[in-house]
Amino acid sequence: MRFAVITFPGSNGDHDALMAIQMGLGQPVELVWHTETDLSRFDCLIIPGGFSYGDYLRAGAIARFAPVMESVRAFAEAGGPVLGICNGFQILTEAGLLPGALLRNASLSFECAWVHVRVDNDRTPWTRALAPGTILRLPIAHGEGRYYADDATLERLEREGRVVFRYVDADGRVTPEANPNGSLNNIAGVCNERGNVVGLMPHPERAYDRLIGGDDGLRVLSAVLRAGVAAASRS
Ligand SMILES: NC(=O)CC[C@H](N)C(=O)O
Repeated sequence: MRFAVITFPGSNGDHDALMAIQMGLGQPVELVWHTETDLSRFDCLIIPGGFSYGDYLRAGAIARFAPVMESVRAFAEAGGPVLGICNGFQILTEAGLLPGALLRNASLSFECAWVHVRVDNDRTPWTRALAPGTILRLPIAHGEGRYYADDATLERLEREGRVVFRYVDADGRVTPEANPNGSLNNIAGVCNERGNVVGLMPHPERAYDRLIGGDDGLRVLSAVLRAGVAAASRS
């Protein structure tokens, strides 16, 4: 599968994603600058982490207006797999491609740690290979990761099973202690209605090899390879 990693001024996870796809998955991947608009040569998109436009106004609030975002929207609307990681998740919520918002962490501090998340939805291209209840150990690094949605949206997300990842303890229990940022319902990642667009705050691309602390992230990134047939039939 051909992967695109969309890069904005201030992205810092773009090369991590590039390495994870190249070294971890052995798949073709290109960095795509935010001014580009032609994404037709790609099968899936990764919006990486970082501080696009310095996180000015709000994280992701300026990047959503970048020229590439109209093409990202069209790609998503055509059913293509899109993964927003950390700042990428923030950009996708700002763009309205995912519901809710990412607020300042409850601690008001930048949180950098390894956490556990539980897969609660295996119907997305990014979790297809993972049984619900699978626990992954992934790193987080963010100051604005507290997932928020209004009551009606939250109720709908839960009812439709669109919470994809949830912060849990090592045994898979949803506890306040396992929640690193005060996210509602311990939400670490959600998907759109169709399930092809997923955003999460933890960094799967920074966990693609045991040499760098863990390889659970590869399980998320590689799941999309199973969606290859669907992508091929789309183009
Ligand atoms: N690692 C990142 O993507 C950082 C995300 C974001 N800029 C924040 O601090 O909340």
